[in-house]
Amino acid sequence: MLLIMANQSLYSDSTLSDRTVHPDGTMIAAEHLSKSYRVGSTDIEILHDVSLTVSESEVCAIMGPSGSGKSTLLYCLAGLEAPSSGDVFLLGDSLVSRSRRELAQLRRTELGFVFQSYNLLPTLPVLENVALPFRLRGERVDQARIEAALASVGLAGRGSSLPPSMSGGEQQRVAIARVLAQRPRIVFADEPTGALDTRSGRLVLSELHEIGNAADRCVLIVTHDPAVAATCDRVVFMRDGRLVDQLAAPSVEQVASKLTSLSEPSSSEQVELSGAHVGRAV
Ligand SMILES: Nc1ncnc2c1ncn2[C@@H]1O[C@H](COP(=O)(O)OP(=O)(O)OP(=O)(O)O)[C@@H](O)[C@H]1O
Repeated sequence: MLLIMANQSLYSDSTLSDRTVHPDGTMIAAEHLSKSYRVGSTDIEILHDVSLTVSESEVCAIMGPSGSGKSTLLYCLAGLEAPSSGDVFLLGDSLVSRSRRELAQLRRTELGFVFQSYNLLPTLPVLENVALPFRLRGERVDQARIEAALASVGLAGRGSSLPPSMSGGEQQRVAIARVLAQRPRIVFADEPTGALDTRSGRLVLSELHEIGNAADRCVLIVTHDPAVAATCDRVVFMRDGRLVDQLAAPSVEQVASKLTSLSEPSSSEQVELSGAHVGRAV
């Protein structure tokens, strides 16, 4: 209970005066996104004409069979990979028309990333790792916020530890605390609970929901875990680089059943479903 209260104070004082959400509440909009990689002399298209919107206060999960393009989509939406065609709008602004410098600025100020590689600096103690985004932005380091963020992921008192002395799950929680302390408007998370035990996973998910369901914010999570997806407001499903379906606030059983059907060989019904969704925002 104490941990949850610490978390609530993290977000209660956010200023909304500088809101730049699109007037209809859209935080992320992908429009006809395609992504190819060059392998040898051949371009292989991984994402095909993906259109997707994520709204303010929404926690949305992306699911699909292995290799269906979930991480590639997440990276394109986050501005970490350039799409081959189409565009991504974050907070109403086109990513394609931004310079590298403007993209870096957007990432530093508005976006948070929870990726499988924790991106912690091994020689810096936990407190300094969590403080890094403040320093990169040239802002005063807010120790209280950092300590509250560490407490909210069950790492109170671990501020002086060095990452290599921590377990994979603990390092993942440090990375998540760093995001929580920043209060980004949009969080992109790739398997955020992948390396965590059940209790830590619950804590982290609760924190991600706390951010994502707040006004002026949203969270997008790639996960293989139906139990994680079932905590989300919406789950979109990918197959072979396309968005093929979505479920609003599904149960674990509904998610698992949809995943099973996506792993089966194509049926005419699936092709129709895919066709119905491709090219329009879901
Ligand atoms: N840099 C790259 N160059 C070439 N192919 C790539 C590259 N990155 C990803 N791919 C290919 O794109 C496809 C989709 O990969 P991606 O990691 O997006 O899938 P995923 O759904 O996230 O998979 P998983 O669930 O296994 O993590 C895969 O076939 C992968 O091999």
